[in-house]
Amino acid sequence: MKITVIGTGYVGLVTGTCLAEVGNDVLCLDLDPKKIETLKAGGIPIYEPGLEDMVQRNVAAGRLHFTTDIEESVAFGQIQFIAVGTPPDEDGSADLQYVVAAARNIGRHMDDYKLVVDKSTVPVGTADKVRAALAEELARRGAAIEFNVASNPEFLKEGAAVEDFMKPDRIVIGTDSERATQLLRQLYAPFQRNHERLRVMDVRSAELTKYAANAMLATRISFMNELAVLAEKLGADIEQVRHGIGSDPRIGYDFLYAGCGYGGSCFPKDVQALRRTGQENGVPLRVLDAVEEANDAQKQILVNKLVARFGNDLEGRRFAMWGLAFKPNTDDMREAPSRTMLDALWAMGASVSAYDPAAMDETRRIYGERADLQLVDSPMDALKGADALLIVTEWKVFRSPNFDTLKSLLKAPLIFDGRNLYEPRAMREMGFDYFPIGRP
Ligand SMILES: NC(=O)c1ccc[n+]([C@@H]2O[C@H](COP(=O)([O-])OP(=O)(O)OC[C@H]3O[C@@H](n4cnc5c(N)ncnc54)[C@H](O)[C@@H]3O)[C@@H](O)[C@H]2O)c1
Ligand SMILES: O=c1ccn([C@@H]2O[C@H](COP(=O)(O)OP(=O)(O)O[C@H]3O[C@H](CO)[C@@H](O)[C@H](O)[C@H]3O)[C@@H](O)[C@H]2O)c(=O)[nH]1
Repeated sequence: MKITVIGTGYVGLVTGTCLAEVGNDVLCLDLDPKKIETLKAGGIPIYEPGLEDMVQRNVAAGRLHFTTDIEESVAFGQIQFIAVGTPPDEDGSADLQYVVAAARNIGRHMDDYKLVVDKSTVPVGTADKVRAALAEELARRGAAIEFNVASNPEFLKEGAAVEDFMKPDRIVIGTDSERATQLLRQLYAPFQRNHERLRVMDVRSAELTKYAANAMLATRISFMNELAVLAEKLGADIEQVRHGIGSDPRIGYDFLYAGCGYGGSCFPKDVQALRRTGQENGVPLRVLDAVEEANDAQKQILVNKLVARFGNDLEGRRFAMWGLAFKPNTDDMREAPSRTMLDALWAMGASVSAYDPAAMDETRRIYGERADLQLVDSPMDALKGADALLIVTEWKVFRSPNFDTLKSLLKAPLIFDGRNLYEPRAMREMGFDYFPIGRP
């Protein structure tokens, strides 16, 4: 099939590439000429395991193309995926300007049937807005051309995006059109594996499903984070509790890890947007108010522990930070807990030496050169002469360090671990002062 994907960010690029991988002809459009140049030159503008090889393979096979030319992109695909950003507006609602602009571009240039698919995360009612924008552009041209709009939210996780797209748990399709359903059934047939993954529903339910999924996951995390704080006070171990409750199939083991807060480009923004939708409809989502409040507090937790130890005048102190990305296997730092911690440490006069396997360039882009931030080339380099180590992201490379070296490099054997990477007892036996989350 011939597919156009509008927006080549995490979602657009993964969608386009994976659809090409199963044999479709795909054209990816982005308005950012730098991204398209990079892609045309065989590189990818983001860090995502397995993606670069797949892009190169499909470009070489002639199935995957990139452009900044809107007219060309509209003409290309019968199916047009909208995968542009939907960042939070000032009031927390999703800013739909990019989605609507993409829809208008289609309406301006289409000259045969198009199925327009919202893949971006968008509030309930957005498909109606996309339909209206398209219809308006067609009316302006005096053109009567058939089109359908469907919702197909994306559930991939950064760092595992290719795997998630190729082997989805479910594929949600929201549409009231038989033609759209048939086209999307055909398109997604290669991703079904051993049983039916497609959930076809009405558009509004599909739009809400995406927010419901992210809000549910964020709720689990905030709940575990609050329990972890309580466990610490009670002398209980949140890791034992996690095993204890996860064995109940109604609860399950996944996504129950207490830590230093959730970040990323999705949970914070989507929880906010869903709360906003609730407010606009006179339905306060009190649980989500608490989820967000708990997460804001949790992002401060390592700094609070550090202040309890050193006081809040950190002038002249230096701390090592392992991990800057909001989670492992990505260079994404949007809403990353590391950023909250850096700001707090700097505000108290401390400096930081930091290492992340993928997010160093992104850190440089965000903070530029500053005297109170040293970006170093290895985990051990961050430790030299530091007052303590803060572990913020659970990259594999941090899981089994040489603890003797670690201890010899730090000023004192002190670790604040926001991701519970080590066994407290073993750490104590090795002579560390070790502060995990929710563990004795
Ligand atoms: N990142 C994720 O893990 C993830 C997962 C599921 C869903 N989502 C949702 O998918 C959407 C996209 O997220 P992302 O992380 O890929 O965003 P992103 O910011 O990485 O990429 C969006 C891209 O769209 C381009 N763009 C904007 N307007 C355009 C237009 N009119 N025409 C062509 N290109 C245009 C931008 O230049 C940018 O490259 C969001 O709604 C997000 O919530 C993201
Ligand atoms: O038990 C857990 C699991 C995750 N996290 C944190 O939660 C955040 C989000 O993690 P994750 O969900 O793995 O990353 P995202 O790439 O943001 O993916 C989420 O957001 C995407 C965008 O909407 C959705 O498509 C995915 O299904 C959804 O998992 C990160 O900061 C993690 O450190 C925890 O603290 N504890």
